[in-house]
Amino acid sequence: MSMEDYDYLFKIVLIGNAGVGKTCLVRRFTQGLFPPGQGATIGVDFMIKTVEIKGEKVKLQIWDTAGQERFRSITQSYYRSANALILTYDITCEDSFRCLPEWLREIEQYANNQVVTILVGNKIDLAEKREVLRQRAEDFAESQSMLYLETSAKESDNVEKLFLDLACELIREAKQNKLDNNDTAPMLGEGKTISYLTCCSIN
Ligand SMILES: Nc1nc2c(ncn2[C@@H]2O[C@H](COP(=O)(O)OP(=O)(O)OP(=O)(O)O)[C@@H](O)[C@H]2O)c(=O)[nH]1
Repeated sequence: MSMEDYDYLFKIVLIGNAGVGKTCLVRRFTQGLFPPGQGATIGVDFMIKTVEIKGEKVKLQIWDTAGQERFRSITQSYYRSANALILTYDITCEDSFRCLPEWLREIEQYANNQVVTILVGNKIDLAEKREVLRQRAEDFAESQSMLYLETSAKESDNVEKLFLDLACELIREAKQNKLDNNDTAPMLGEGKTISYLTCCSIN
């Protein structure tokens, strides 16, 4: 793989119930748009955006999965190689919050154990329709060792921050893993143990 045009490559996968705003978050970040009449995602969609963080080029491969149950077997196959998961719910929809434990079981089952997961409460522009209190979501995220952020794809609140914070966290972990791997490599008597998270930065 050519490393000429970026320093890091990370794969980010968005998951969560249908209609919570996954596609809108991705479009807002990659294209700066809030498209009207966004149809339900069929299977999986894919977008790329390269950002610069502290002078380093970070290429983000963003996979937007369908929330509908009938696509579950397709979307599950995208978890394994994800560096980060954005688990999204809709703050105006209690049901989308109540389904989170189910999504966490999916993550447990299909994602790799180094994956960084961030919980996102979307649609904060609809404050008057809020059904899930921020504190409750924060407590839940903390209990599951997840980061937490509230966003509005519509108003562009925290969308940039969501992806950039994730990229920073992934860089931090990649650097840490690289250090760890360098430490352990001589003891193994073979080449570096390259975890998925660091592979793109070591090559
Ligand atoms: N008010 C408001 N509406 C939003 C926001 N984000 C998404 N929506 C609306 O919510 C609906 C669903 O958005 P999508 O982005 O298609 O949701 P999704 O999670 O990708 O849905 P699936 O593809 O079926 O999994 C659309 O009508 C959007 O216009 C937001 O931040 N604020």
